[in-house]
Amino acid sequence: MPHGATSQSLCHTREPHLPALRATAPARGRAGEAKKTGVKMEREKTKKKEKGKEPEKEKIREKGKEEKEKKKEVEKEKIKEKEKEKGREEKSKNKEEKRKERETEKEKEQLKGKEEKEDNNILLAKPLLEPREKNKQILVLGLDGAGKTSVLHSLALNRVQHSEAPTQGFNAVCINTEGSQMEFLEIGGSEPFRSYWDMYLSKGLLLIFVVDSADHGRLPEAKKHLHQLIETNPIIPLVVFANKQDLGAAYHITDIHEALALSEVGNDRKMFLFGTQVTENGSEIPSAMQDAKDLIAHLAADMQ
Ligand SMILES: Nc1nc2c(ncn2[C@@H]2O[C@H](COP(=O)(O)OP(=O)(O)OP(=O)(O)O)[C@@H](O)[C@H]2O)c(=O)[nH]1
Ligand SMILES: [Mg+2]
Repeated sequence: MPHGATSQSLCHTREPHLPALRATAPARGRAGEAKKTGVKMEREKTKKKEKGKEPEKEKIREKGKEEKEKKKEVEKEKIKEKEKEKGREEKSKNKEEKRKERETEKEKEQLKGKEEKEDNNILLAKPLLEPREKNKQILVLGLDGAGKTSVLHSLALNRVQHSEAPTQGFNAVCINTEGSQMEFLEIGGSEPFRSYWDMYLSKGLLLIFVVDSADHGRLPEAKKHLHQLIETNPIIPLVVFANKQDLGAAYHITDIHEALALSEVGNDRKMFLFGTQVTENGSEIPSAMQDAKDLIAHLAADMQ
């Protein structure tokens, strides 16, 4: 049995005897002794009471501690709860911000779509094939299949580049030369597009007319169109490309000069004739084409 438990049981067994001791001491001689014994017993009693109170105090202290702990726990819980709340608030704030961002993006896209629609409407309102560029351009005209696109691409790249398909409408090409930029506009040579030739001639800086030197049968037709064009604009400089010189059947440039009646284009007009050829894709352009490009750059600069 543990030591503490034994002493505690002793305390309890003595307590019920105390009143009996006081009752059996009525004699005077013994009164002082009895008094002393009484005092002693009172002290003992107080001590015992004190001792009895100890566990109570202990309990109260424990309770106090527990309460403090509980309070701390509650405080901690509160702080955690607050932090969670804060987190939730921030999350919902972020969600809100993201939602707003998405809305702004949507609005932007809608606006863009609207603008594009409006743009398309403007384009549709114009003639179907009209190019957007309105600046002064170098016009490239001639019958279908003469080699306009092939020549233009080769001039732009300084490398031979055959066209892959007939031009349906317009073909605008920018060519950079030393210190300047030239804008070329080819209009398709097929029947439906020829009506646009006149319209653009008045806005052109100069005219490049391309003929297929080997297509003898169509040279008169080419001549007719060329003269109709230059009649409408008596001063526009003219550069003729006698193309496809690589072909065996090609007319020499003097024959082309004659077939196109170039002596009749007017004394006041600047006129030049070049024999050109677009041969193997990727090869260097012939020197005659390089010369033509330099001359065109000079003429265009003079006209601006
Ligand atoms: N052999 C040879 N073929 C050429 C030459 N130039 C162009 N061609 C070919 O001729 C055909 C017509 O050339 P394009 O450049 O499309 O002719 P275009 O004048 O632009 O024709 P449209 O756009 O229809 O008015 C293509 O198959 C070219 O590869 C050339 O100098 N020599
Ligand atoms: Mg073309």
